[in-house]
Amino acid sequence: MALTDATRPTDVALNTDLYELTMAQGFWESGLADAEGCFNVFFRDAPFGGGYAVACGMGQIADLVENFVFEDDAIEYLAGVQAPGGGPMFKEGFLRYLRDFRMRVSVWAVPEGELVFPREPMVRVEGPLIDCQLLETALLNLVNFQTLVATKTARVVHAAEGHPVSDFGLRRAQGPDGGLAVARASYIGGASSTSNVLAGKIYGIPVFGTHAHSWVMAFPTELDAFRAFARTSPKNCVLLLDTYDVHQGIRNAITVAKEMEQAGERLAAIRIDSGDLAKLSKETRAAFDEAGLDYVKISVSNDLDEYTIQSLFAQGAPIDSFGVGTKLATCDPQPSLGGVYKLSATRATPDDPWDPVIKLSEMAYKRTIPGVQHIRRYYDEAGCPMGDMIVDDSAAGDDDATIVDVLDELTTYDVSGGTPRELMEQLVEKGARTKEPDTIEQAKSRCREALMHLDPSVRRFLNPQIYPVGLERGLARLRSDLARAELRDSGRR
Ligand SMILES: Nc1ncnc2c1ncn2[C@@H]1O[C@H](COP(=O)(O)OP(=O)(O)OP(=O)(O)O)[C@@H](O)[C@H]1O
Ligand SMILES: O=P(O)(O)OC[C@H]1O[C@H](OP(=O)(O)OP(=O)(O)O)[C@H](O)[C@@H]1O
Ligand SMILES: O=C(O)c1cccnc1
Repeated sequence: MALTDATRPTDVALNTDLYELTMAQGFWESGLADAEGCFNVFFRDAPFGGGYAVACGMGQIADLVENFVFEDDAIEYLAGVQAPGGGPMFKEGFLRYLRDFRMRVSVWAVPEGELVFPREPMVRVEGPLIDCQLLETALLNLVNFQTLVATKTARVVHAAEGHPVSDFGLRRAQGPDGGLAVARASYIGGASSTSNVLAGKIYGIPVFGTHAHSWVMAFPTELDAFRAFARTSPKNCVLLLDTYDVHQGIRNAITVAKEMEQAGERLAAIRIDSGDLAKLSKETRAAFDEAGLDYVKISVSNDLDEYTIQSLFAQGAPIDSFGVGTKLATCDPQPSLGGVYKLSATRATPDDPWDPVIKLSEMAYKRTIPGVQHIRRYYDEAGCPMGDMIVDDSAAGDDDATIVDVLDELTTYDVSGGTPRELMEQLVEKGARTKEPDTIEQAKSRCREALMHLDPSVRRFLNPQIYPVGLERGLARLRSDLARAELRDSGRR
């Protein structure tokens, strides 16, 4: 079985929910296939009770769009799908249409590694309704999970205070593609390495590993096991101390470290994977320092997350690096981001002006933002973000320094004096990439920079402040006019 990353399975176009295809058939049949839509991907709440998210997955969108084709065997499969009421689900004419189908969308997105906040567009897709609809599920699948993982990792790395964090999550990840996505997104979010070898090959992420308890158990004694590991991996020797008893492990590791010195090698580190990690790391540090082995680093693992790591440092634990698996790969305690894909403007043909649309809901919280939206982020003199203004150029008024809160029109934020920068960049024009995606290293350093400049009050874990996000005044007016008109009309319907 060949395994590739999520954007390049052979049947990328079938990696979708059935309803996207039945709606596409409906658009095709009703003559609406060429009418255009503008869709935005956004989430309503920052994950993990935090104040921000790290945009991720955008670097794979151009691949997704360009590889979105229905191969012969995909068409053959669709031809055989039966409707529950009997007969084929898809018509022959529609299948012929799909056989020649190529995505014609244009896509703008927040660059990978940038910070994003609730309700602002992370990705904007414009193009024929049928294309936009066909793209929905695969696009959300790409950015929702990776944004969540990158955000979780950014939190864990923040707690680790600059000490390296390695992604150990593959064995607990949501399947093979999930493991790859975790490795990629966690590296962008700040992890230093991954234990996932395939992710190393595909993405060029540094790989890292120690050894398991089973290695120690496979030898007559722990000392034999440590010596054998030092012999086989002298240049990357990390010894796991807690198979039997950490104190015995410390003594045996010191013996082997001394033997390595005599052979001209150095024990790189030890790992502790159970028990009181604060107490044991202090005891280990003291014993190794006492033995003149202050260069040997201490690495820990065992169900870690941002809170345990923060607590370990609060207890003065002299830990140098962390392996974080289960809680990172599964994004504990919030397994999904909840990003949605909503229509915000339509037009009958590409030559018409956009007609902004709004979806009202009984819950004000779920009301959408109309228009062809982009984001203007304002920065202060130190380069720190002050607030994000969602703008639709065709609706824009002339006051450009006020942001109107998305949920409460009476709340405004003044960003005068700030320097605006367009946040979203174009990735795809009518189905073809307009630029090569950033490298994973560029995305990673963008994330590091952005987090460094984020106000600590927004970054903290407990009760973070809300970062200002809202509408440009003209767009806010347009939204309330549309909402009023919609309420009037729905009364008549
Ligand atoms: N000093 C500490 N302060 C806070 N949390 C800690 C501390 N030491 C360990 N932990 C965390 O407590 C949790 C449980 O640790 P515990 O000591 O019960 O592990 P264990 O049961 O010995 O390990 P295992 O069951 O995996 O063999 C883990 O998430 C671990 O990371
Ligand atoms: O704890 P995590 O953050 O998921 O990190 C990965 C874990 O995977 C390995 O053990 P495994 O879970 O296979 O067995 P163990 O819990 O019995 O050590 C390793 O020793 C870590 O404990
Ligand atoms: O290399 C390790 O120590 C490792 C890798 C994955 C999971 N647990 C540990």
